[in-house]
Amino acid sequence: MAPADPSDARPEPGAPIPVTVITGFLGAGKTTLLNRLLGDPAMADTAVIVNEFGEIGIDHVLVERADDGVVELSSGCLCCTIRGDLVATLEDLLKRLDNGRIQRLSRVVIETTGLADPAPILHTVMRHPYLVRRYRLDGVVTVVDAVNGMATLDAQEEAVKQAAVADRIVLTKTDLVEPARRPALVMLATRLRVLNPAAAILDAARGEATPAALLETGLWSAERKSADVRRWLQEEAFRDREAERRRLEARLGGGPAHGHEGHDHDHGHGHDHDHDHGHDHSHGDHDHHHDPNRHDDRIRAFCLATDAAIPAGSLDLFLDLLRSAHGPRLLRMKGVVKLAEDPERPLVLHAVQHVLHPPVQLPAWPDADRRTRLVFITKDLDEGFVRRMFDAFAGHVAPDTPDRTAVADNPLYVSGFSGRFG
Ligand SMILES: Nc1nc2c(ncn2[C@@H]2O[C@H](COP(=O)(O)OP(=O)(O)OP(=O)(O)O)[C@@H](O)[C@H]2O)c(=O)[nH]1
Repeated sequence: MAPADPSDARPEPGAPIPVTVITGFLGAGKTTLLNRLLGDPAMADTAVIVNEFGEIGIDHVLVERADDGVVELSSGCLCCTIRGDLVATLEDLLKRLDNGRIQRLSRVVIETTGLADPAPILHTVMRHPYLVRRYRLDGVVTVVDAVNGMATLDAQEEAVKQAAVADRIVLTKTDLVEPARRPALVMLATRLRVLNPAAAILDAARGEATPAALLETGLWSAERKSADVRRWLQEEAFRDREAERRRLEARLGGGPAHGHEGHDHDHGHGHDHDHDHGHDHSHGDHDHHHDPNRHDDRIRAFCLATDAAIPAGSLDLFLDLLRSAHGPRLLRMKGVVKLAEDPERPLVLHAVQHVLHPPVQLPAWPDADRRTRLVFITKDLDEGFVRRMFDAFAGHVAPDTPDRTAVADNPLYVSGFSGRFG
């Protein structure tokens, strides 16, 4: 039977609003999929919540949405630091619906960061006493990159969890898999099936990842998930109970109650993804700690920004060196670049491990910020190193750093990226 068109399935007034979570490892293609879905008329009246790391949000620029239906939650990760913000955002949407500031809300789509452990996010939606009356978790869509997917599953526990909780798995970038590598693709699909026998695997390149196939399928059921997933979700329930118990104890004992709905404040520790630069990222009195157990502490997220326009040749060398010499440690890089040759038309860059996707030139700057902004997520790759290399290529050479010739003379340097910029 053909899947129902989601536009036919608008919730009745008062019926719980379906929530779909789109997850998948860094650079797997979540935003690309989301943009494709949002281009479909069936996706009218959809609120989109985008979460990303970094001091400077980039994803709101990259999600193509004409109206103001995109809420960006940055400077933290939904799964460990800003769950309270997710709760507040979902509550705010309801308020706007109830007081008529938005006419209709047919569904909510949440795009997680690539490092998100989906369990706490699902738990936030499924177990919140008020939200659960107005929203229902419709399904989890996990995006898996056909090129990097196998290596990512080997190296990153988050990616395994993301695949295991999925209701639908969308394989992206199958178009980049050469015929000789097809057996590896079959192995990847087999591994995904073992991890999650119940989830259908859809091929984005074949046009299978449609709104009808992915949204409002009513698929979510914790009971149907594998034993591992149920355990993860129960851990979350336990974690919240513990946090609540401690908050209560602190309050009853007269101590300071650090409560903010939905936050785990019992993680007193110093691990950070992106907060390495002496900036204070706490918001008001919410102390946004990160949980060292949730993400690998060899992973760093940081952002480089500059007002200077960068010559295409320098950018080319910088990216080439970074990708060729440090590809496996470059989990993700994305951003917008002001080119010296064409400063009015910024270049959008995406790199995922060793794969540098073809840059796309925008017809104009998407927002008032006209700086080059590059967000990096690295593993075992030091921010200072990348920053020095970037500065050398961008022309801000510090007295004791190698100039761009010296960096390009690096024996690890491999040429081959030139000429991509239009
Ligand atoms: N060839 C090809 N490229 C793709 C496909 N899906 C995504 N990409 C490219 O992969 C890069 C990363 O895609 P995004 O959609 O930004 O990935 P993401 O998962 O949202 O990334 P993060 O939010 O940073 O984790 C972009 O350059 C996309 O154009 C696909 O099916 N085929």
